[in-house]
Amino acid sequence: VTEGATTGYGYGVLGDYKSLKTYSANGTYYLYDTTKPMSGVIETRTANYGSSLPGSYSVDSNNAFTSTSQGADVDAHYYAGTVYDYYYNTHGRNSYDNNGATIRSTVHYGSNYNNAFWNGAQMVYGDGDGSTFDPLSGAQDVVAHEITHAVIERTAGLRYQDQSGALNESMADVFGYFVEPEDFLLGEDVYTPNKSGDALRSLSNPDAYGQPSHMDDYYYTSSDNGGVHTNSGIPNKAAYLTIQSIGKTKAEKIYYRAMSVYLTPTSNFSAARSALLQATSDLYGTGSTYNSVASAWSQVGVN
Ligand SMILES: Cc1cccc(C(=O)O)c1OC(=O)C1CC1
Ligand SMILES: [Ca+2]
Ligand SMILES: [Zn+2]
Repeated sequence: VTEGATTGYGYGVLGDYKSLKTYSANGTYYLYDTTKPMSGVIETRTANYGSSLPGSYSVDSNNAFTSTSQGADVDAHYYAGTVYDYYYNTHGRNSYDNNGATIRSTVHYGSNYNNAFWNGAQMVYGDGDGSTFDPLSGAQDVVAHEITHAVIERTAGLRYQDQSGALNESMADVFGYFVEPEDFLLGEDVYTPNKSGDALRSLSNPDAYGQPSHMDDYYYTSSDNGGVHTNSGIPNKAAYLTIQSIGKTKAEKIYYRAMSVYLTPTSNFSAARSALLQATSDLYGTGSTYNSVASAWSQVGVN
């Protein structure tokens, strides 16, 4: 019986055909990608609608992951690969730890679970309830958001509370855009499947989804770790303005350098402005690019 890397295929959450890097052993095919230049692998598992992790490997008998229930597995696996490629090709980062660590995802977590998260060791995706969310791994920007939480943990370590927590959320959203730059929306591909044109958040118009886009409207609350998913609108808007003025290619290098070199666990919005300006100066000097970054943060009331 052959054993080793194979190429299979499947249909994602939205019914789209995808080629998959799989592994064959004893006549079973696994969502287990050994083809990346990493010491680990990209592996996808299922919690089988329970809540014990990491769950069992996502497998198929004929390397065709085509059943409806396999869509979440297909997309978690495929998009983890694209996010790995983004960090490796664009920033020279080898997995979230920059040391080739295995990227593990578990799908079908819980029942009708409208959440996705990085638990400190792996990614976990709910199937959604079909009204608020489709299976959450069905959106590339969501997968990029979750893996970026892991990158942040290994770099800036932004504490998940108040302004540093909102920055953590914002960096995850901003790299969600950098990986999937087709729009400035977050989660639109899996959010409210029965309603078109909406999203979980917007980088260009945070206010459209109840987020502030200026310090004057900072939301002081004790819930959601001090409103980390709300106040992220302020740095998100600054990122949008930066991208619009200097372009994605320069912006993503500035953001990656700020995240990996200058930001710290207790960085607040003002420290983020400084970190991004320092990264800009390192990479592009203190001319028009630098002024554009400074202007973006002034426009959201952070100096
Ligand atoms: C859907 C969801 C619920 C709670 C936390 C997160 C979280 O990962 O912070 C979450 O995922 C996102 O925000 C991704 C970007 C759409
Ligand atoms: Ca998007
Ligand atoms: Zn998040």
